[in-house]
Amino acid sequence: MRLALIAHDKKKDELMAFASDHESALSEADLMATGTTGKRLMEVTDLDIERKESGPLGGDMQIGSEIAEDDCDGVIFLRDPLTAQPHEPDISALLRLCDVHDIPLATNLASAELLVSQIFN
Ligand SMILES: O=C(CO)COP(=O)(O)O
Repeated sequence: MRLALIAHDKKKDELMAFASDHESALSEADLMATGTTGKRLMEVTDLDIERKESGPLGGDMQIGSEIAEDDCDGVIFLRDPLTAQPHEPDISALLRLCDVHDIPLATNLASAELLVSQIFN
């Protein structure tokens, strides 16, 4: 199970709390994250995470590439719906690729809880 974890800046605290709550389940997965999200996750948990570039520098695209290659089984992406992002086209492309390849995608905490409980039950 290869899982991508991503959060925009205003959602990072939520993702850190989520990852701490689910650390034991998440430790069973092969985890990757965008740059700053991955750095923060490794500071607050003992999870081993492959860090991509930061989102605005291409990290979303790198994760999208793994999806296109069938190397990613799920994405938790806590998006900030209230703040414009400079790399919006990259974000849209990543979300689109999840749909193209039928990859489970959670964009808020409630759906992230469902995704993790289904994958790791
Ligand atoms: O911008 C992001 C996703 O679109 C996240 O990138 P960071 O994890 O580097 O903040």
